[in-house]
Amino acid sequence: MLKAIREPFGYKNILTKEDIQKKRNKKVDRATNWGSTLGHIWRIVDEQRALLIIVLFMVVASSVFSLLGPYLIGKIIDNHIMKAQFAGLSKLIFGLIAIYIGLSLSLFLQNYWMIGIAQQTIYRMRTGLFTKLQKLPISFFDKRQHGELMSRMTNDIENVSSTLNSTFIQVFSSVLTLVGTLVVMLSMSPLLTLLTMIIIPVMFVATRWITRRTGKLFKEQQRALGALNGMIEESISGQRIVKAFSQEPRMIEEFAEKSTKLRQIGFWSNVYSGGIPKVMNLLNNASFAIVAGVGGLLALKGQVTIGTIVIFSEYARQFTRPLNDLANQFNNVLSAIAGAERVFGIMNEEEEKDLASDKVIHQLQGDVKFNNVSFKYEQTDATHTIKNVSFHVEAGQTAALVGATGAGKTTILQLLARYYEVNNGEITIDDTPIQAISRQNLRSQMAFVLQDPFLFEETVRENIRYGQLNATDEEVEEAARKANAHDFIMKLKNGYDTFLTADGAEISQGQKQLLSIARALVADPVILLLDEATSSIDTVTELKIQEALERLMKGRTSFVIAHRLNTVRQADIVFVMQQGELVEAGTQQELTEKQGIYYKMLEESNA
Ligand SMILES: Nc1ncnc2c1ncn2[C@@H]1O[C@H](COP(=O)(O)OP(=O)(O)OP(=O)(O)O)[C@@H](O)[C@H]1O
Repeated sequence: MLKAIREPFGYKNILTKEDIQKKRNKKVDRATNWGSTLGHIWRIVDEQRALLIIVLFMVVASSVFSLLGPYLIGKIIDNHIMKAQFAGLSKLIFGLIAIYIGLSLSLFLQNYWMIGIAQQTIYRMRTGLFTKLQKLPISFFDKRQHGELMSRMTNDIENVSSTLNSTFIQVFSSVLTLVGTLVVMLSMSPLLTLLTMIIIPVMFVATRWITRRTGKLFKEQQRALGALNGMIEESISGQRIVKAFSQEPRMIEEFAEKSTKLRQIGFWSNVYSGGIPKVMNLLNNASFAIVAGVGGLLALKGQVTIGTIVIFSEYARQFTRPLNDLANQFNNVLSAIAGAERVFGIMNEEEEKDLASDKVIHQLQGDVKFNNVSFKYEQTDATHTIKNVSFHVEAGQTAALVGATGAGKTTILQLLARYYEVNNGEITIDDTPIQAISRQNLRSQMAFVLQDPFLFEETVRENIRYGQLNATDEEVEEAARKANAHDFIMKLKNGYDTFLTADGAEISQGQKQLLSIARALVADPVILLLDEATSSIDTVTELKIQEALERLMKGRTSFVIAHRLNTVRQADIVFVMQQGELVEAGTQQELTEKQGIYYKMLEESNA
C-alpha cells in the first residue's frame, strides 16, 4: 500500500543517501522524551486501563505472597521445629501451601491479562501507524526511505510489544518487592538488613558500567540493522537494475561489510548485556554468604534466631533479584521507549490538510484552469519547479504535455491531483478552486495510467477492481474487454483469478499497461492523467494500447504526458514545457506552423 501511495508518479528523491543517513542518525541521538511518549502509550491503552489496574493489583498480591512465604517458613522453624512443638504446625503448613498457590495464580493471571493488554495496545499502535501512513502527504514519503518506514512498522512496534508483554509487570513487581522486602527486613533486624545491602553499591556501580556500554552498543546495533534493512529493501526492489548493471558483486561486498559491522556490534552488545545476570548472580551469592556467615555468628551469640537467618537469606535473594531484573529490563525499556517515540513521531506528522469537507460532493465536469501557478518541491534548491503556468483545458478535451525531461510535466499532473499544494496562483476545476474540493472527492473522479503501472499481489480481477472497489465481476470483465486485455487474461493460467506476484513480474510491460487501462476504465473518471510508456513495446501490443487509450480518453478531460507523435497529433491542445514554464500552447498544426520551440523539438527528434 505504501508503495502504491508513492507510485502514481514514481519516486524522485533528490536527497542523497548520506543526507538521509545523517537525518536518521540525528533522530536516533535525539534525547528521548519519556514523559510524552509514556503519556501517549497511556492514551492508547485507553479502555483497557481498568484491566491494567486489576493486573497491578495482582502484582501487589504476588509481591505480598512472595514476602509472606519466607516469613512463614522462618516462623515455622523458630516456633515449631526448633522447639519441637508440633501443635498448630499443620495449620501453618496449609497456610504456606495456600500462599504458594495464591502466588502462582496471581502470577498466571497478571501475565495472562497483561499479554492481552499488550497485544491490544500494539494492535492499536500498528493500525494507527498504518492508517496514519495512508493520510500523510506525498512530500512525507519523499523525505524517507522505504527501509526506514518498514523498520518503524516492524522492529519498533515489535520492541514495544515485547516490552509491554513482560517488562512492564517485571518492573512494577520488582519495585514493589524491593520496597516490601526492605520494610519487613528493617522491622526484623536492622543489622542484618545493613549486611544484606552492603552489596548494593557494588551492584549499582557494576550495572551502571555495563548498561552504559550496552546502551551505546544497542543504539549502534539499531542503526547498523536499519542500514542493513534499507539495503535489503533496495536490493530486492531494485534487483533488475542491480542485474542490468552487473552490480551483484558490489552489492554482495557492500552487504558483507554492513553485515560484518552488525555482527561485531551484535557480538559486543550481547556479551555486555548477557554479562549483567552473571555479575548479579555472583554478587547475589556473595550477599547470601555474608548473611549466612554473619547471621550464623549472631545466632551463636543468641542475638538472632535461626528462623530469622533463613528468612533473611531468602529475602537477600528476593532483594537482589528485583535489582537484577530492573537492570536487565533497563535496556529493553530504553529501546522500547525510543521505538515508541519514533512511531509517535510519525503519528504526530501533519496529515494532508483538507480545507474542504468530505460531505460536500462536487460532481466534476472536468473544465481545468491553471492561473499563474508556481510551485517548488520542499527538498530542492531551485527557486521554482513550476513557474507562473496558466492554461485552460475544457471539459472533454485532450491536452498533451511535451518537453524535455525535468521540464515539469509530471509535476503539473501531481498538482492537479493535489499530491502537492501550489505555492502561488490557483488551479480550478469547473471554476472551483481545487482546495475547495476534498482530496477524496477530487481523486475519486480522476484516474492515472502510468508508464510503469503498479500491480498488487492480488488476482488480475482484484487488480482491475482496484479502480472501483464496488465494481461487479461483469463490470471488471467489460472494462478488460474495452482495454483489449480480456484476450491475454483468458490465456493466463487461471484467467481473471490468476494471482500476480510482486509487481506483476509474470506479465509483460505492455500487458501491465493494458491492465492499468482496464483499472482506469472501471474507475470511470472525469479527468484522466496519463503518462505514456516510453519503453518499446511490440507494435501489435502498442496498437492495442493505443486503441484502448482512445476508448478510455473518449468523453473525458485527459492530460497526457506525450511521448508519441500520434498522441500529440490527436490532442486538442499541446502544451510545451521548458524548465518549469509553459512556453508554447496550441494545436500541433498551429505549433508546427509557428516554427517555434515545439517545431525545433520536432526537427531535433527527426534529425
Ligand atoms: N519529489 C520531488 N522532490 C524534489 N524535486 C523533485 C521531485 N520530483 C521532481 N522533482 C524535480 O522537479 C523537476 C521537474 O520534474 P518533473 O518530474 O515534473 O519533470 P518531467 O517533465 O515530468 O520529467 P520526465 O519527463 O523525466 O518525467 C525536476 O528537476 C525534478 O528533479
